[in-house]
Amino acid sequence: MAVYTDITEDDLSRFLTAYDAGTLTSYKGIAEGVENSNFLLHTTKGAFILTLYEKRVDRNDLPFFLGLMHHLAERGLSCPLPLPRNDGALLGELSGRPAAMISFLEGMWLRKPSAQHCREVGRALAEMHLAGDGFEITRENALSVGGWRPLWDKSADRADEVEKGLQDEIAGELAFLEANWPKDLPAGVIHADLFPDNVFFLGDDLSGLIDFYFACNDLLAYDVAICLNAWCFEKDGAFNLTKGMALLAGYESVRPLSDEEAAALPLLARGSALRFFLTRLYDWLMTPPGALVVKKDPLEYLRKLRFHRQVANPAEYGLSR
Ligand SMILES: Nc1ncnc2c1ncn2[C@@H]1O[C@H](COP(=O)(O)OP(=O)(O)OP(=O)(O)O)[C@@H](O)[C@H]1O
Ligand SMILES: N[C@@H](CCO)C(=O)O
Repeated sequence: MAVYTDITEDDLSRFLTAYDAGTLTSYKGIAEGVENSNFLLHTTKGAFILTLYEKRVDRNDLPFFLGLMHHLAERGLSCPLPLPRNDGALLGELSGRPAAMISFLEGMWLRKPSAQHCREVGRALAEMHLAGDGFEITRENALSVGGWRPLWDKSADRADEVEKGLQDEIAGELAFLEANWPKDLPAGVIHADLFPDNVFFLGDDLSGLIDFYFACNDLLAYDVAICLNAWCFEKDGAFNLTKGMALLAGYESVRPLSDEEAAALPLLARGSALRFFLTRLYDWLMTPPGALVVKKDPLEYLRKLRFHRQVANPAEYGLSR
């Protein structure tokens, strides 16, 4: 579920008077997503997404997220556009929460993406990386190598509840990645969470990217590694080389990876698998029983991590060099 904060029709209608968004004809909560409360609104001027930012989103980051969507959309990337209020601000307040009106993006996310879809995603990711250039606000990645140990420290004691031996295995992995993490690769604005549920398609055509709430400044190739993890494994845990090849070819059709970036892919993929393993493990252990949020399986990312550990070179992901 993702309606943590309830709104009343009266409050909503009053909130809308600050925008040139027409008058409300209907609204409903959106069940998908886990971080924020989202509503689909219909007004006399069309459809909009209303997002109320919940506790895990730092209010100080909102100008980065909303400004970035604006910056990317202005440069032709298909992503939601925050609607400015009549006073020019992108952010308002509703039911005690920071709130934004976002343009509605047509399309659906794919439960079973094909290699062709992976190619489209790779291309769109590279386009986003180029379009992010020149965005003047910066945001550090709290979930890159420096953020993993503090997160791990919160779960380490209980990790063996999930799988025996995990505490030692992850401690070793973390130490390895901290010692070997690359520093000098090209950096810029990355999406950092471009999973299938954040990419919309209309038929086979990619219609847009959503959910920029993990976006930050980091290594561009780290974003590619996140996508390899999120798009190119099958349900049985096997890496699909055809999908990897397609995703990387799509990416390189817009922004070729340097030799250094290519060589770092196995390491970046390990780090990215560890990042999603750690956030999932934390949620797995800390979410109280009976909470309405669907917990994601940390072991899916442990298996991916183990796969990347035995990858010797980027050709094993389908990169032709
Ligand atoms: N601009 C948009 N246009 C159309 N639908 C949208 C838009 N933004 C969000 N949605 C809908 O709301 C759902 C949740 O959005 P989003 O993924 O941003 O939420 P979230 O709470 O940040 O979730 P999470 O971080 O778990 O992915 C999406 O799956 C989609 O159905
Ligand atoms: N994409 C993340 C969830 C946070 O958006 C995951 O699958 O763990």
